[in-house]
Amino acid sequence: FVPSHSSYLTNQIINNNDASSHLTKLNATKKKKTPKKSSTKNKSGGGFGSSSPTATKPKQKRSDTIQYPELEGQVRQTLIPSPFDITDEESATVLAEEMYDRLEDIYGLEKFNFGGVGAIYKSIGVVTDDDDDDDTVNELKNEDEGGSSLFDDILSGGSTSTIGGGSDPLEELFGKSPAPTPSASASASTSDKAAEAAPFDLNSIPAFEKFRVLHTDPMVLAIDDFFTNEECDKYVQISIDAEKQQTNAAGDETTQEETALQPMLLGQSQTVGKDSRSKAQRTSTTWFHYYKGVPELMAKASRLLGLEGFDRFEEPQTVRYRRNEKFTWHLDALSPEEANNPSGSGQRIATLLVYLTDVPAGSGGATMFRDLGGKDGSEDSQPLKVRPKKGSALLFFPSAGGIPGAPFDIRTLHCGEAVAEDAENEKWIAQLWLRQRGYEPTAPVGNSHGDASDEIGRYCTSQKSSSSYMMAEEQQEADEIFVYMGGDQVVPQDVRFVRIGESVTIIPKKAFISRANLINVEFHYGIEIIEDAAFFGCVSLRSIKLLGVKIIGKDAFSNCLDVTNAEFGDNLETVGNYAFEDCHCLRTITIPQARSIGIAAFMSCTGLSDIELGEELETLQDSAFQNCLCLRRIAMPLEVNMTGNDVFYCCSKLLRVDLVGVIHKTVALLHLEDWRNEMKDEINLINQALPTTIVGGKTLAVQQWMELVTRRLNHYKAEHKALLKEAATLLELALWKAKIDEKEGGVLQKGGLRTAMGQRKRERKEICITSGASIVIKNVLPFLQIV
Ligand SMILES: O=C(O)CCC(=O)C(=O)O
Ligand SMILES: [Fe+2]
Repeated sequence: FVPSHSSYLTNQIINNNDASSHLTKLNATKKKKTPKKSSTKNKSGGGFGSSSPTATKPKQKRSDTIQYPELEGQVRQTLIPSPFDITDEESATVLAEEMYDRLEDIYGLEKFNFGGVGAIYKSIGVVTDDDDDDDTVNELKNEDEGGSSLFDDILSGGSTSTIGGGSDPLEELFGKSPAPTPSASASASTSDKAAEAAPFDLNSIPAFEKFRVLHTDPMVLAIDDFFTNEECDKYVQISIDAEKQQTNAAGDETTQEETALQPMLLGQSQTVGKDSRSKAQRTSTTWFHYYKGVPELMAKASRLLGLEGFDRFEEPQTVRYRRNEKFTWHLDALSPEEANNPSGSGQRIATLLVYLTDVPAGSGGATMFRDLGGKDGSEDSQPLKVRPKKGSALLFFPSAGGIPGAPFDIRTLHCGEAVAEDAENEKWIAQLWLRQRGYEPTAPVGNSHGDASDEIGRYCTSQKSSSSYMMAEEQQEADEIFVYMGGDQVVPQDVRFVRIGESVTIIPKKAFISRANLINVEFHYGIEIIEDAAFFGCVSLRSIKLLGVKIIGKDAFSNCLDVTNAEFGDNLETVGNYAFEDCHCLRTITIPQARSIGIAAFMSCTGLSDIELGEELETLQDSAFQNCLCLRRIAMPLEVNMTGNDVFYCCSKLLRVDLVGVIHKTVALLHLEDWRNEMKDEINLINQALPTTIVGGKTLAVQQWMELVTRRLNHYKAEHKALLKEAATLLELALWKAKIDEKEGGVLQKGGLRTAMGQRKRERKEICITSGASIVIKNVLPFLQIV
């Protein structure tokens, strides 16, 4: 028996070395037929990796690697460099909202890590389900309409593809069924809902928090501390034990008990052949495990991806790379024949790989993505290399994205780099693939998802009691809450829960500075001032509710790395310099009565996506929102010279500015429709310009736009005033004239034309007064003025 995971692409396209680019080939009018013979099954299940004995001998760059065709320029243009230094452990952080959007929209994982930090802000009501969620989605969709999103192709199923030739050549090569689209995966998951319902609570597993975004499109994520050291060691050990037993098993009688969970050894290549073809194959060793034997992996993988069950996962694997062993360039996605088989499980949606050992820099063994990372794919660019770090997981998506209509994402071409001869450790990984629909395992004999439920349930229950989040909550009841009475009272260094005494109206300078264990503070409405650095560096603080506060001092909450939700009331007028700098988890802020936002007040709040300020705002000081990498929208009033320098510096995602305050009323009151329409266009201009404004230019763009809108509005206000003045003068005259007509008509009848001129003048003046005409301008005109 051999599980079937074919290697279609490698044989038919990727390994076909006579094509300088497979894309060029797709677009060529005269397509050269590639050999159809391809069905060497990839024993270890690693997608399109192994080279077929029938495949043409590939060109070699070095003797032991297959040279793959270059990515075509147009595809290369869609590649973007890795935004984070992957070796920088400091950059481990919560996933930004935008990443969740992408996971949901592109990869169909709408509950990704649900219940974790990413979802906390939803559950605490920052955006509730029945709130403005839909509006936000629609708004974002509308916003994207004009913009040039890298994901348009993917989301639209390829209709906006820039790649010549459309989808026909692709269809010809890959069949009609497209790569899993969000809707495809959504319907798959709906039909699988019942099957997925599971008798265990995956949410009792603590949420994963240490995400590193290694690449954004296609998305490649690392999740640190996914496995504990013990879990890593255990998985290595059960594989080694199985190997020992199986190699000794020749005559040995092993008991039913012993073999029940024993993984199945597969795909070992004991010797690396001398020819380049065998060198180019997978030389590592793979074990297929019973789901039941690896409950930690199944439960954590399901939890991470937000699944309700685990029946879409293929057989879990462990892979061992001894020194000099490797797995060469390949794609994990399946061949169209296999993926499109209606009775099968569909395409591989996600690859999850957990490093079970450390392989330090310089010792090889990295997972390498040939076409990701580096600088715009130029010659000297380095591919994205993920160094095995014990317990860290690597997650990527082999099939959604890339070339529209293709059943795989060509850009996820990757390899397991050879482990160095002198490496200190061997490389071990655990690996799992998620399919579109429920999967029928075929190895080891008798493996089944259903059999693993109890084991996974037990694992989940064990996690419940050790979940740090739960513990924190239970602990809170047990802990004595520290009541802070203000003044000189010293706050214990290890304080976790605080209530602010009722008499306290000011939290003094540095009162809680660097209280790293502080999780929660109960503020009350009477607190008016938070002084400088009062909560600086309270890295565990999760939310703050400052409903009565008027002034927040300098550095007050700076470096509160965990604060996800901050609520402010109507009294808050002044936010001091650096007050919330580096609060990476903050998602949205609303300060309705703010007058002044200080220098760098929200600088590097990298998760902040939406800011709502009110019409009282007078100053947004320098760098106020600098480096808010996820900021998409701000609502603020129109005020020339209000914004300082670099307010939106590096806010590359800022797409929308909504003006608040009287401006809309003013525009609505303008006399002529043309003026009103022109003003509306002028106001909208910023939202057309921002998506294409260079990152460093957003502050200036907003400033100049405000000046322009103000100038144009002042112009129309002046026109409006002139028009009204003219109208009032005419009205005055009309009233006067009507009265004269009425009076003089009578006089004429009596006295005829002999009325003396002097007398007539006097009478007319009198009529002017009695008709009230003279008071029209004075009283009516101001009443008609606009603000
Ligand atoms: O070992 C690695 O780093 C990658 C393994 C892999 O890509 C595979 O087995 O499909
Ligand atoms: Fe792979």
